[in-house]
Amino acid sequence: MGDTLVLRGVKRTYRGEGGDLPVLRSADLTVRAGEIVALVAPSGAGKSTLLHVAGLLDRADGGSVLIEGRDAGGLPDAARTAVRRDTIGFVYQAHHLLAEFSALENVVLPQMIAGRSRRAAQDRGRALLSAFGLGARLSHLPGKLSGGEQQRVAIARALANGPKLLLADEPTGNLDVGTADVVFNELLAIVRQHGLAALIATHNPDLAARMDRTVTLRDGRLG
Ligand SMILES: Nc1ncnc2c1ncn2[C@@H]1O[C@H](COP(=O)(O)OP(=O)(O)OP(=O)(O)O)[C@@H](O)[C@H]1O
Repeated sequence: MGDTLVLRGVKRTYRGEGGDLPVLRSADLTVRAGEIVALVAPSGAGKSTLLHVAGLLDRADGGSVLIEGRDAGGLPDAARTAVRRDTIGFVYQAHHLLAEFSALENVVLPQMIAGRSRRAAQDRGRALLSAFGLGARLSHLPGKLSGGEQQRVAIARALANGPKLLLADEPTGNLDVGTADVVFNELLAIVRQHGLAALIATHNPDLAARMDRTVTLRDGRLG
């Protein structure tokens, strides 16, 4: 199996009036297909920055980001968007669901944007949501769902377009401990079932220990 995500010497500096803040100095990482990697770092060390650069949401100032062997980091914006849409799923700490759309529609819409027919998108959306035990909640608006259910919908949405790489930023950080535990196990199970590569940021050592290995971000480098 190949390398799904490779970061080589990635640099990212925020430039401001108070001076420059070099957050990523030279970040190197390989996540292979089927591998789940925990990303651990002190608060403010740059986990979100790293995930945004790896997920092609932000541009590095130096180094390269390879997705499935292709140097995607340096592509023009439209091509980066296409790689992101077709290859990468993102889960945030907050669910960021569209409040006026049902659980099912939240999972259907990204698929239709990617060109899938409504019927095919609905079939896949139903299957994904059912896999998370939400088969009876398809037409609920996000506001009518519990926090754990909302985050399950957000995970289903991240998987909607069949990504090869899942990036998650404290995906259960907003949930109470018991719910976080259950939702996190469901997330790991579905990632493993689909053989995805995953990079998941967490502050929680118990959650990190359930993944295949841990990388630590310190002083702008991964170790
Ligand atoms: N757009 C920005 N402009 C300037 N500075 C930023 C910007 N985004 C983040 N930073 C700074 O860069 C550093 C890293 O931020 P980042 O959000 O990546 O950290 P983090 O490890 O995800 O933190 P946390 O665990 O607290 O969420 C912080 O000092 C932050 O204040």
